[in-house]
Amino acid sequence: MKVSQVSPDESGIVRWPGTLGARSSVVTIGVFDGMHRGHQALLRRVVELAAKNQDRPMALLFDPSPKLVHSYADSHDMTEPPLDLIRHDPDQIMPLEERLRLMSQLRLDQVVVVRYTLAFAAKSYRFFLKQLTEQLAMRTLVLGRDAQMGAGRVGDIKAIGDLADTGLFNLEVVDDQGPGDCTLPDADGLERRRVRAWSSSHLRQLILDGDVDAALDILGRPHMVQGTVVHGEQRGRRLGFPTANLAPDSQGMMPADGVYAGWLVDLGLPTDPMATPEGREGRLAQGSPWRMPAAISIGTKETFLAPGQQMPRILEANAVRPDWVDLYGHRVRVEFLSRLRGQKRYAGEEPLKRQLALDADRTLELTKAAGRVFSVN
Ligand SMILES: Cc1cc2nc3c(=O)[nH]c(=O)nc-3n(C[C@H](O)[C@H](O)[C@H](O)COP(=O)(O)O)c2cc1C
Ligand SMILES: Nc1ncnc2c1ncn2[C@@H]1O[C@H](COP(=O)(O)OP(=O)(O)OP(=O)(O)O)[C@@H](O)[C@H]1O
Repeated sequence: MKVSQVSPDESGIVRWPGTLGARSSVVTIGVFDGMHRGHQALLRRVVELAAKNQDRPMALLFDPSPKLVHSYADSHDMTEPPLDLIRHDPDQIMPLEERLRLMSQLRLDQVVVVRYTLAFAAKSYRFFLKQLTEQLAMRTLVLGRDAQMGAGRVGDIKAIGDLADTGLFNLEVVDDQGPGDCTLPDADGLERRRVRAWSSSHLRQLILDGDVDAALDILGRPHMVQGTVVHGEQRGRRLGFPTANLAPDSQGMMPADGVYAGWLVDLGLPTDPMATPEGREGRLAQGSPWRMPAAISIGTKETFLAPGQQMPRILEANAVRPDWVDLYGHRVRVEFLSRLRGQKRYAGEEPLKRQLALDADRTLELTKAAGRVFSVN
């Protein structure tokens, strides 16, 4: 799969690389945060339609997300979000790199990462779609029913359908996937809004609530957080439950405080010659020695907090295995299979150790029962 990055100029015009229009294409457009089962179905349809006419299956991926750009602009005098916020979008379920990895498993031929800016957003949907037909040789456009694009978001399915009917391109609308709609609390926690059950918005809420079991059902694989292992207080090894502590700049949405069963995958040192995409796939595979069942804790290690003491939230994972593994400095991926319990302040090390032993046993049971590796294939 080829990946191209394009940035619009100050007037919002994108200079599309000439190679993108060399062959007619089937295109879809979105953010694809989470790459959940709705996204997967839509992308599979793109690949299927392209195969019929030997077209190129292509996705346009907006980054940063339109939601981040518009919500920042609304509260900051219509300015663009700063680079630091774009890099650490607090609403992001998964990093761009992981979305691309999953897209390539679905056999897309080309992804164009489009830098989403206010000037780009101000272009009309007619202008934008005409560009896609001219510059990407778009023969067919595949969208979900809720599509809204272009200035004022007036390019909905009806308007895009009317444009398609002029003979410019074919429009394929994919039915809503999943069990229907659900309601989410709004930012103030009071008003409720209806969203598709299989949507990035619902997923975010579930992860923030710690309901990783429901998230897994929508994703078709476990939610994950990836990061670098740093030193903790070296207490874990003494307790008999060594933990890999993730640095605070980990990628992937952090679930609510609590204890979870899942896996820790050792992706190695960044300098490791195997730190290639192929090497990484080998490490992630089922049965690989780098994939270990893990009891995962997210919290402030309350048992060891002095009264009034504040500690940052830490994600740490205890690889459930008889020997200790040196993971310092390694990149690791933590995958969440199931929530076990909430965090608790224990009356000392002994009761905590008894609970950690139970968490480890339960983790082994659950990961063994899950048994298979999850992927979009
Ligand atoms: C599976 C698991 C569950 C945990 N649950 C709790 C808990 O309920 N309360 C708590 O204070 N700490 C909990 N912890 C955190 C431990 O206190 C922490 O791992 C230990 O203090 C080692 O810290 P260190 O890595 O800084 O050495 C848990 C850790 C793991 C791995
Ligand atoms: N459950 C679903 N069924 C069918 N199509 C879907 C589903 N979820 C998303 N899509 C489609 O996938 C494309 C990309 O979706 P997008 O990245 O906007 O995410 P989303 O899951 O709809 O998230 P959000 O909650 O932010 O609206 C869109 O065309 C959208 O309509």
